[in-house]
Amino acid sequence: MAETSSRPAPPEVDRQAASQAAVAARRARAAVKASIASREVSPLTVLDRATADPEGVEGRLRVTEFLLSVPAIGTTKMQEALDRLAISPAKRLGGLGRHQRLRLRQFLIERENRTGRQRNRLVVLAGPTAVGKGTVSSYIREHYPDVLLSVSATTRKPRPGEVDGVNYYFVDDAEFDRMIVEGELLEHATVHNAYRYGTPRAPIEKALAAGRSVLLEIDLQGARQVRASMPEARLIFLLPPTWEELVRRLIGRGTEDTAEQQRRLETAKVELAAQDEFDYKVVNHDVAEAAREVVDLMKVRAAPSRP
Ligand SMILES: Nc1nc2c(ncn2[C@@H]2O[C@H](COP(=O)(O)OP(=O)(O)O)[C@@H](O)[C@H]2O)c(=O)[nH]1
Ligand SMILES: Nc1ncnc2c1ncn2[C@@H]1O[C@H](COP(=O)(O)OP(=O)(O)O)[C@@H](O)[C@H]1O
Repeated sequence: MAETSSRPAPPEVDRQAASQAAVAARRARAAVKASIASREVSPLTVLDRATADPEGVEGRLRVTEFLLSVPAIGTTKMQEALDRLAISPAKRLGGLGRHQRLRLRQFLIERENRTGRQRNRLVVLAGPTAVGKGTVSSYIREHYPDVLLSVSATTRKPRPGEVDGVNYYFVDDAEFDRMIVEGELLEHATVHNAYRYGTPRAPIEKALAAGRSVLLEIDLQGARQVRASMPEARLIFLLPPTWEELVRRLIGRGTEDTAEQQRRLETAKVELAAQDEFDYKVVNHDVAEAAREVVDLMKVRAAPSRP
């Protein structure tokens, strides 16, 4: 008796704690599956999170339960997909090999492109300063002429070589105020605490009505406004390969002085912290590759290469 009562309790306490943790983890996984099923979160975002943190909630999801939570995928489609992608049903998302992950990603993109045909033509590209948004957008303008690249209005002055109506519509404060009052802007924001930028609404509505895809290259505040006013828009966050590379690109561009660079890097930290609000993340290792990923998410074919 005495021996029993003085025996240390920890093993049972450990067991209890472990089973509580298992219940909490199961609940967390169920919540992720429910948000995929209700289209609150894109399966691609879940896959990205699993890749970033293989031991996190998303990483611990079995590939079978993940696929079954995607709307309109049942057991048969799930099994066919896993066969085709050469992925074992026992795998967890966080445990996929690189090639398996890329195949699964492509499968999900193609599926979304088929099922979301008419709804997802407006794409917002945002990301921290100097990540390469302008470079990737220009590449898209050149190589994918089917995409309309929205031209923003801004109160900043043109830089040498910039053309009114091509790079931006350069307007003064009074004109910008008028555009806001008349409801001509889909969104607008003061960027880098300096000038105002806004997206003219009319060209976008016209292009969408004509069945064209539209790309907006705007800042985080603008992206949030578009999400609120046009929830069908797809939001893409462009990421640098590393923080050091972002700093290198900003300094290498050489368009800001040191104080302005510091200010932008502070903003970049805040912006990077918002990346999980976006539907997709694309890492800008290589401009052509990043552009292709963005365009894949818009389902637009490249222009036939010229002889
Ligand atoms: N919200 C919003 N941001 C914009 C718009 N156009 C450009 N921006 C953002 O404003 C910043 C442009 O900064 P700046 O260095 O002056 O111009 P850039 O050299 O053309 O990038 C970038 O972060 C853009 O994403 C717009 O229409 N709306
Ligand atoms: N994939 C890339 N690899 C290397 N340098 C890049 C890449 N993409 C962009 N850059 C360079 O990084 C700098 C910032 O790009 P930019 O398009 O101006 O960024 P943002 O529009 O996001 O502020 C430019 O000097 C550009 O040439």
